[in-house]
Amino acid sequence: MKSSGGSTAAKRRAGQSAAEAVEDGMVVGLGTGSTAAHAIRAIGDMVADGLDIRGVPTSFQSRQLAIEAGIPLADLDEVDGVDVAIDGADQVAGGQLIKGGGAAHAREKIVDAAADELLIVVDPGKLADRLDHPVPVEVLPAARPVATEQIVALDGESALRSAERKDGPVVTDNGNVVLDCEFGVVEDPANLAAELSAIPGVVEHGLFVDLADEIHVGREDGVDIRTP
Ligand SMILES: O=C(CO)[C@H](O)[C@H](O)COP(=O)(O)O
Repeated sequence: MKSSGGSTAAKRRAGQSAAEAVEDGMVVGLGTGSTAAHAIRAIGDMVADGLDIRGVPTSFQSRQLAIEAGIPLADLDEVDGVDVAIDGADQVAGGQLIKGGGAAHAREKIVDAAADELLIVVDPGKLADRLDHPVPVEVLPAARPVATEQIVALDGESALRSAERKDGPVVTDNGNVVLDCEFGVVEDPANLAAELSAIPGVVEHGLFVDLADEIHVGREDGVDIRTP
């Protein structure tokens, strides 16, 4: 699994803290990444203890982890709703997020937005005063040249995300490619989110605006729960 730095203990504390919000009978959105994985394992332990919980995965990775953890799975069209989603982030400023370090942000956004409550789990290294992390943008492969041009028109610089153990680009779970887009400090996340969404061929971008309900920040020795 991709790791983003940050101590395992801090990530585990964050994941376990968010999993405490899960109750018997709930449908839970299962986020992607090394921090959300700790929540998935904790929810697996709750299922093993006899709680009736169903998980809606956000990626191939979270689905596999949930299967290993013994969590019964469902798709969004098989449930009445999602009670709570637990997901990681690459950067958090106030309640605004940049996600997509694992190229899973399209499905993550669908499931996270469907949830009554979205709990974000991070280590302290993810916290910032303002968003300035590159924004991942998933695009249809055929749209890459047009999207690249339009991102330049937004004063951004984009780089096609390359695979590490394969020649060529990262291909998402949806069969698309990812442009990592540098915009410097994102002064107005809602405006940039709207501009990126308007580019033809953009499937989804990693700006998650006004979606998070709680940020669980794990430390070596405890957890801070922040409400944006
Ligand atoms: O958005 C994501 C995947 O697309 C992840 O949630 C994000 O990259 C954080 O991952 P990690 O907890 O491993 O740092």
